[in-house]
Amino acid sequence: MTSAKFITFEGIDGAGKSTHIGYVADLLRARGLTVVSTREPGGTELGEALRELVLHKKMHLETEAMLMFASRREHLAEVIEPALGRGDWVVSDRFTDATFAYQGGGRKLSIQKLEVLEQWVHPHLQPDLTLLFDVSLEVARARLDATRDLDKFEQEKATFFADTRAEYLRRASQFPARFRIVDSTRSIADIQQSLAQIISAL
Ligand SMILES: Nc1ncnc2c1ncn2[C@@H]1O[C@H](COP(=O)(O)OP(=O)(O)OP(=O)(O)O)[C@@H](O)[C@H]1O
Ligand SMILES: Cc1cn([C@H]2C[C@H](O)[C@@H](COP(=O)(O)O)O2)c(=O)[nH]c1=O
Repeated sequence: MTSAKFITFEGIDGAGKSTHIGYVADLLRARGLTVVSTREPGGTELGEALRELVLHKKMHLETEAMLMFASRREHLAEVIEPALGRGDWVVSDRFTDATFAYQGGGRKLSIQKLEVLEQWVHPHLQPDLTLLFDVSLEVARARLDATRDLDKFEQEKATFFADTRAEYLRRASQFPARFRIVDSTRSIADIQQSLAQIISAL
């Protein structure tokens, strides 16, 4: 395991991505790798300011999609590309699959328009590995309700999350070489065991 890799964590809100990102980063560090752990929207000063806007302000769905890509452009320029250039590994809590799933699947923005933005913002970069934490809407909702105040997306209705999850699963079947689906209804210990296997196979 030597050359720098870009690993993304995806799933509907409450699926458990954030719970496991630190675990994966630690697995990689234990192998002597330097790891940059980051998130979207966010990851830079400007990106975090955009995150506040998109998570809390109502806006046109195309504005929302373009702000996700604006945050991503900055994130790529300031964090992701320099890290990969140094040979560091990058683990990111969400990336472009989230825009296809939430703005495309959930909000029904044209997938073709999103592909244009993707081609503009990162024509030559895709994650090496995408871990899709997959869980039923009911389990995800119960986990969120137990823990925190809900943001704009987390307050969406069940059909929004059903469509978001379906788009994630559609992308996983479109890009099988890149995606690994992690059954996230299991216990945290069982999930960590699967993650350790996936990482050691990289
Ligand atoms: N496998 C699991 N079993 C039980 N509880 C879990 C599991 N995974 C995560 N949780 C709990 O569910 C809650 C949501 O988890 P987490 O924040 O990791 O989800 P997330 O996918 O990152 O959500 P979001 O995208 O909204 O930030 C947390 O309280 C976490 O402790
Ligand atoms: C990158 C990205 C994110 N979102 C949504 C998905 C979540 O509801 C929030 C923030 O993410 P977190 O995992 O809860 O920290 O933003 C989105 O709609 N489109 C995107 O591209």
